[in-house]
Amino acid sequence: MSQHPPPGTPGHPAAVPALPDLPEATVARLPEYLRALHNLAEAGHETVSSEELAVAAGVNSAKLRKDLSHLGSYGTRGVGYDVTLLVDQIESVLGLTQRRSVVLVGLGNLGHALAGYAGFASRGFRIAALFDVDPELVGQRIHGLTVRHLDELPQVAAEDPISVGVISTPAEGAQSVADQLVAAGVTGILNFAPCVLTVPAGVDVRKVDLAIELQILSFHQHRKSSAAGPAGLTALPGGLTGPGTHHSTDAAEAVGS
Ligand SMILES: NC(=O)c1ccc[n+]([C@@H]2O[C@H](COP(=O)([O-])OP(=O)(O)OC[C@H]3O[C@@H](n4cnc5c(N)ncnc54)[C@H](O)[C@@H]3O)[C@@H](O)[C@H]2O)c1
Repeated sequence: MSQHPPPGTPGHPAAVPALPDLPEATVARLPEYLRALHNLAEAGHETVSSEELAVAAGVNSAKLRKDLSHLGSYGTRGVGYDVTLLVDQIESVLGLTQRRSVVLVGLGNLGHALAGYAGFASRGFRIAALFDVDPELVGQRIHGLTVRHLDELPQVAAEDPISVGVISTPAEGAQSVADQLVAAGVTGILNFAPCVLTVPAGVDVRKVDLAIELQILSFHQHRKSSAAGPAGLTALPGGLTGPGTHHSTDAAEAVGS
């Protein structure tokens, strides 16, 4: 469990209301519910049944009801969940009622793509600054923001508390970048570099590695073909039931919290 510094320290400017202590797996599914609820709201739905929402979010409905019960949300029998109310509840629990600042460190191929990712803004995050150390890149404008030298991080963080630092540097530089983010008061790191970061207690690191996801899919394909052979994919050991088995795609792995 993470410890959090008192409000008012860098990265934690606002008062933090008491929150339910949710299972990590529930937390990982809440953004899926939120995405599905936003789509339902856009399509004009005012209420949704647990079954409909479960299908839209790609989870089973019993799990969904259990997850939402942790938020004190049980829906109304015969009516379902109020879409707007549930969006508000989930956004509140995820801390998305305030726009959070994100900085990107490492503006190479991946960093460029991330800097232009519209999903940050639409999901409650604002890219506040871009950092690199390459003199060729520093000073360039990318998607409307000027790339700054990483040495400017403390100054930027002092002016505009940073919620999350995204690391998209090569693995060799990632630990040093993480150390500098932590020193600047950042308590949430999203790490794309293929390495394990060491951070102090109270700092949450999520790791995203697409190669690991591919390797996991490879394992499932290998397992299916070795268990069922070319003839069919039913009745596999371990609960795999055939084509279309939906595995959690929790690409981000909690580390160091
Ligand atoms: N997680 C994933 O799914 C995934 C996918 C693709 C790439 N990656 C990883 O993302 C990272 C970036 O990949 P890329 O293809 O964009 O690399 P790249 O070489 O194009 O870009 C890396 C950038 O980081 C900068 N940099 C290096 N050291 C730095 C430091 N100490 N501080 C600040 N900036 C620094 C470089 O100047 C460069 O601009 C790599 O670690 C790569 O393995 C991860």
